[in-house]
Amino acid sequence: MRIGFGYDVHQLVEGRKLTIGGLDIPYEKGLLGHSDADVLVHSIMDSILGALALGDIGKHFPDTDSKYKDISSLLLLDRVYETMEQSGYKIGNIDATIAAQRPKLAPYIDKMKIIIANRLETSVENINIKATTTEKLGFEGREEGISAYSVCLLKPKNI
Ligand SMILES: Nc1ccn([C@@H]2O[C@H](COP(=O)(O)O)[C@@H](O)[C@H]2O)c(=O)n1
Ligand SMILES: C[C@@]1(CO)OP(=O)(O)OP(=O)(O)OC[C@H]1O
Repeated sequence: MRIGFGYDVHQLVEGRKLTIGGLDIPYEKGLLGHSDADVLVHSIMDSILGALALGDIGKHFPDTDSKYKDISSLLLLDRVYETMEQSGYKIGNIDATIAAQRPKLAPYIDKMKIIIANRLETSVENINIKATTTEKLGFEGREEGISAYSVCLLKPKNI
């Protein structure tokens, strides 16, 4: 079994869609990035790549490559899934936390879990996603950005 950790941050700006966990969430601001800036999916991908000791998403999908401009991070997650599968592993479980002062994410969490579980070909019981404010402290609390933390456990496919 292998454990991995991922962390990502994106800036909140006007004029961008807010995509988190593969869902477009109605809000007055969105996350800035080269891709769709899905901060949760990025942290999950980094946790899986971390568990495989394969670096990070910037190494696999450089933000200097125009083919990733505005790409859905779910398509990048599909690529990370293929790498994990070819390396002989499957998801044991994932636990993630999104730090966002606003918007309220609780109504979207169950749908995010289903989307992530489907992309990673695992049961929804293996995916946990949480949201927290930072009590108005720090860049998340000032609503300048949103961060996400993830840990994953990978199991050999034959277990
Ligand atoms: N963006 C967010 C942040 C939090 N929640 C939910 O509210 C609960 C309380 O948050 P605290 O930061 O005050 O602990 C939290 O446990 C989440 O369920 C949310 O939905 N969206
Ligand atoms: C996903 C990639 C690639 O489009 O771009 P961003 O959306 O900017 O995301 P980031 O978390 O900064 O780093 C990984 C990138 O290479």
